[in-house]
Amino acid sequence: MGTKLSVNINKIATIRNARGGNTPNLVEAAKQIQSFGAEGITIHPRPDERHITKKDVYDLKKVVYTEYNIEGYPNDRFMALLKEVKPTQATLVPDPPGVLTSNAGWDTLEHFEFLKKINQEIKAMGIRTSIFIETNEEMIAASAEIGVDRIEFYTGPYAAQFSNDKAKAIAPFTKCAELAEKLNLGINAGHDLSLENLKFFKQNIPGLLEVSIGHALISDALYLGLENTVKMYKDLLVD
Ligand SMILES: CC(=O)[C@@H](O)[C@H](O)COP(=O)(O)O
Ligand SMILES: NCC(=O)COP(=O)(O)O
Repeated sequence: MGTKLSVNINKIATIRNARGGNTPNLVEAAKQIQSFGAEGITIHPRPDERHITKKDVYDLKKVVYTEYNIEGYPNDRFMALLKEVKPTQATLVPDPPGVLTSNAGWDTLEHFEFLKKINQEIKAMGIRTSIFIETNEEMIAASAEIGVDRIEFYTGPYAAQFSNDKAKAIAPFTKCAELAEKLNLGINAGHDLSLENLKFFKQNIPGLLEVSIGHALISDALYLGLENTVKMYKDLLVD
């Protein structure tokens, strides 16, 4: 089974916003990234609009013909966006206000009732749901009871440990992936995945359906070119 590459384009919007104009053009970039073979586009419209703006969410809807994945904390603004835009997938992320980046997964036990209600609302919109979580068996079991379609493993800890001890870095993910599959949860993964650590992750998580990659991929594209970079990441995902 192939793993889909969803390119997170937050960083392209970050560069654009630095000058307040429309360079680089986010919509054109999304079109190109898809034409180079990416099977999805991911965005994370943060409340402070530091990168993806509300307008971007609608503009991208018109051109994303692959899987459109919108990540975010499910507040009223996020839910209203989902209702109008109807992406392929909504990924629920527990970011507190002002966080630099997403650096933790949900505590699905503590927020169980809230997540269950939100999940029902999003599924009623006809949108696939995914939840950003840590590699923790209790959190996975609770995610299954919440009723999400997929989990997204927060891979920051894997990436941080990869260069020191990759076997140790991957072990909890492999174990948790087995449990997720038993519970019929689809498996996505993301955060700090890169050309260096992606292949090993893929090789050790057989049921991996999708990775969303932004920071490293867009940085690599500065040196290697966007087309080449998308293809290099895709090559690491073949079975
Ligand atoms: C939810 C998640 O996995 C993050 O990786 C996130 O989308 C990155 O956000 P920033 O681009 O704002 O760091
Ligand atoms: N869900 C993870 C994501 O979209 C991208 O994370 P990163 O590659 O920017 O760290």
